[in-house]
Amino acid sequence: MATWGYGNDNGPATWVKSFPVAAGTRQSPIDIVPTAAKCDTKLTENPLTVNYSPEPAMELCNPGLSVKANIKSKSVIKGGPLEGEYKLEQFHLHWGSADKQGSEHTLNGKMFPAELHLVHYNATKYSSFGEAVDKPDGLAVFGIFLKISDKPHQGLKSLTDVLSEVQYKDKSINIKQEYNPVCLLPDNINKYWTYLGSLTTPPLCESVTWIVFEEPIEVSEDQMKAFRALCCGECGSAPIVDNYRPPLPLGNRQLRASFQ
Ligand SMILES: NS(=O)(=O)c1ccc(NC(=S)OCCc2ccsc2)cc1
Ligand SMILES: [Zn+2]
Repeated sequence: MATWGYGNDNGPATWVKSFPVAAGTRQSPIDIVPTAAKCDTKLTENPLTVNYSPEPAMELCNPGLSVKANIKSKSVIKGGPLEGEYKLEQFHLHWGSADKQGSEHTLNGKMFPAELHLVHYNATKYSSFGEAVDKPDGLAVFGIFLKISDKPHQGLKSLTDVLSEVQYKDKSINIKQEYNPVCLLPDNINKYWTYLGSLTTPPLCESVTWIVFEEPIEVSEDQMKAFRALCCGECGSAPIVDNYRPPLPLGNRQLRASFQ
């Protein structure tokens, strides 16, 4: 069984063979066209609330197609488009081989150099991520665009400074200093777009309420280089780059905005 990836032989255009839902009606990512979004005051009446906690020894791993931090502490979100409380399970990123590409969601057709995903599951209705992953209201994922600036992102620096220790597939380390993922959020989390979508990698479950923030976070070119130095396999294997799925049609879905 050929495993899926982002190459010519196993990339996004081939996924439908093993995962037919790839041709579904609520797939992600999408191109975000702000003028096509409907401003919904219900989103502001019930503001999105983030209650993240410090993670004592956060596990950072290289599963081979991204870099992922697994969360054990009770970090939860609610409000906005969400009913009930969603618990942070993990976060990871998607990035390009160059700054002109890398994000999964696009903004008026524009790609950002990278996109950060904070993955939460509906802890009000389901007892674990695995139970929630294939339910229509199972997951909520924050999508945060990364843009290049001359200063490194301090919150990401604790991670990019140690990426060399998880350079190869299946390597993992624990971040010594306690880490609160709240440092990864943009300053203004009240301006976002939201729509019903899916996981952007197999199994592509149509279980995600997407919340994509308008404000990007700023990272340095050196931090991007650190991501691009991660390897898909063992020593000598190809670098992890361009691990993004291109946008899918919005179709009959409504894209809502929390702001005018
Ligand atoms: N890029 S994404 O945020 O949409 C995203 C998030 C999670 C996952 N998949 C995860 S964490 O589950 C994989 C393990 C699994 C698969 C079926 S049940 C559990 C894939 C994509
Ligand atoms: Zn992702």
